[in-house]
Amino acid sequence: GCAQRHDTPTLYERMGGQSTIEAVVENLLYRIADDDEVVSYFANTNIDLFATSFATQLCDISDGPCQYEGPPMDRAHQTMGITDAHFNRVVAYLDAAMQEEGVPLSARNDMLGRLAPIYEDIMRLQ
Ligand code: HEM
Repeated sequence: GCAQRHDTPTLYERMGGQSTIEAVVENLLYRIADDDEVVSYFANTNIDLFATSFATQLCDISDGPCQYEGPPMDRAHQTMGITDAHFNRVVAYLDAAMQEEGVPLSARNDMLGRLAPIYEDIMRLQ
């Protein structure tokens, strides 16, 4: 037989799949917890639900087997007063978390590229 798979791997696969995504989200949460300014945005947030929702979204946008069904990003972040500086810090923490969890450089950059359009959504209703 010729059952070999020739498809290009998805970004989800290149990142290391669900276990890596979950490790990345947990790693990110520790970084956020260590940043007094960023963590203050999460004062009234159920962190378990946030972690699950965030991981589902990373899985979805990396073409993994998940569908993010939470609120759209502009609604989820509206009127929080998120600044450019804080946005950039969260993205930097996410990149550092991916790096520490062994996500290769090219996959990290692809993921950050897919998140870039979300910036517009998150900032729209600030
Ligand atoms: C790439 C950037 C970001 C992505 C992909 C993202 C994604 C998400 C997702 C998926 C949720 C969960 C929505 C839900 O299920 O209700 C969420 C909630 C939240 N995000 Fe973000 N986020 C980003 C940036 C930020 C930044 C920069 C901040 C603050 C500095 C922030 C603060 C929050 C807070 C506080 C919540 C919880 C809201 C609540 O308690 O209901 N996010 N985000």
